[in-house]
Amino acid sequence: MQHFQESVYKLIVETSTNLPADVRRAIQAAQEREDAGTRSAISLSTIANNIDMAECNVSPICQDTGMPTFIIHTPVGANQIVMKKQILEAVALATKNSKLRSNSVDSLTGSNTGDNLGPGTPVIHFEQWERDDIEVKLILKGGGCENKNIQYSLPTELEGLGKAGRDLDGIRKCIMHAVYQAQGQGCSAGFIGVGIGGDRTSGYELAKHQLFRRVDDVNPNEELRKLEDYIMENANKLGIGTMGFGGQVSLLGCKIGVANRLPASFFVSVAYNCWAFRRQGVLLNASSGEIQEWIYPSGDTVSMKQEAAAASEETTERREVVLQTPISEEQIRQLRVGDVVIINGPMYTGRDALHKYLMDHDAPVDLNGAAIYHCGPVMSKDENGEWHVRAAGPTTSSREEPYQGTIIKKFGIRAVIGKGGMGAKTLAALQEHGAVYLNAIGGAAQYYARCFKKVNGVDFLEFGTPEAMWHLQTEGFAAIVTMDSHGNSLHAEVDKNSLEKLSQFKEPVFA
Ligand SMILES: O=C(O)C[C@H](O)C(=O)O
Ligand code: SF4
Repeated sequence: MQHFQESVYKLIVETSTNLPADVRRAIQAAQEREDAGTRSAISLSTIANNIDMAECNVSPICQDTGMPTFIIHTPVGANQIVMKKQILEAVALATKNSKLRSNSVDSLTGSNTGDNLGPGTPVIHFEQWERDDIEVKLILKGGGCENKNIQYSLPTELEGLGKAGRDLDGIRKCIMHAVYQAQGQGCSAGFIGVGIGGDRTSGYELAKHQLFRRVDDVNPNEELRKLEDYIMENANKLGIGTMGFGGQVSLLGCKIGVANRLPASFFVSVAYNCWAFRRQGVLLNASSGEIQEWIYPSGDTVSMKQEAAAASEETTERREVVLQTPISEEQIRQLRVGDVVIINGPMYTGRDALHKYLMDHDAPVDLNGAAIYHCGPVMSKDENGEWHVRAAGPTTSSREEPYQGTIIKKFGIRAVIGKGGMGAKTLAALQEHGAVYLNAIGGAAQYYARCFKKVNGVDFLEFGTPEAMWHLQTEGFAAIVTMDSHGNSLHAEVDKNSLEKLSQFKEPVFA
């Protein structure tokens, strides 16, 4: 097993940096279906561009490289203890080489282990099989989409859909609701894995396992095949669109599995995966550990380039406003939902730990007129001690909702950049103070990383790399105004419209 560790390392790098062909095709199909020139179409072309950049730079597609989850099948008698040790070493090395973000955080102290190792991370499942080779599958599912997973206990009452009973039609309603409730926050359009039955734990596990199926496979269970087809057709009528901007495509894949349940329990568990659907696998020679075969067809065979170019030609009519930080109130008041903003000048990252801190402390820098970016980047330090941004897309902003309004007013912030939108409290603060919320394209970590020309400094590195406050010299950072200083929120509008559409699916279909 001389090459096992090296093979696992290759698997991690490939999974993090190169989306497989089946996922790419699903995104291309979405590009073809989306109305040209719309916000969703523009976002899809940015996503396509980002996929190519990640492959070309051999860098993370999205900065959140997720919870590394390995599913391994071994021949009887293979030494799982040695394999586990080598997997941990490969994970630590991939983290050191900026292929994975340091994502393992002590739940009680908040400290980041820095190497992705710690109690419960990474997740490794072993199973034996009666074959001679070893199969290692890996999924890197990020935290934002993980937060949109949902588990239903039937019978239940669902917003927009009414009663969901303990039958196929109740299951149908749960899945439709699962797509609706995710809105754009899990970086739609997403892929869902559904587990029917089991208990709370095994139901979610079954759901996650469905994500290992190929996007283009066909469910051998006829009833489930019909349900999958129904969901693919109808969830795409909800109008959520890419990043929740409104549009034709809200779901890229739906895979449903079933397990037995207890008489008293009936769970429907849904694992929501963002468009950055990073999973790969390898078959290894059991004596050498060398890679014999990749399980999912490589992304190299499906270039995203052409589509990206075609869609971006349509972008010209949109109003584009260039802003230099610090930004004035007057400039902000001129912006309206739908405008594209290009930001130049210093920008600061800040997410959960920083927002909590700023509630009752001073800021280490003057934030008057500043742009705060909800982002936990992948960073690396060169031999001269200089920091470089390796991947830097936005994180889900709604987590900062309890703090954001207060912080905007306390420090005079003019632009908050993130993804998925924020709530009523922030919207009121934007209006009162004169600030905007800008939605960047979730997962487009390579696309945004290139806008950060220099790292001017860092505060609170003790919070861990993702949570630190990075001072970034920025050039040409493009984002869309989705909440303006006049009380308008695209997110509230899309949510309302999609709930109306959801209620059209109230009547029984699978009676
Ligand atoms: O943690 C992150 O950087 C992003 C996260 O996956 C999210 O979607 O909010
Ligand atoms: S930021 Fe978006 S694309 Fe990245 S892991 Fe989170 S949900 Fe997925």
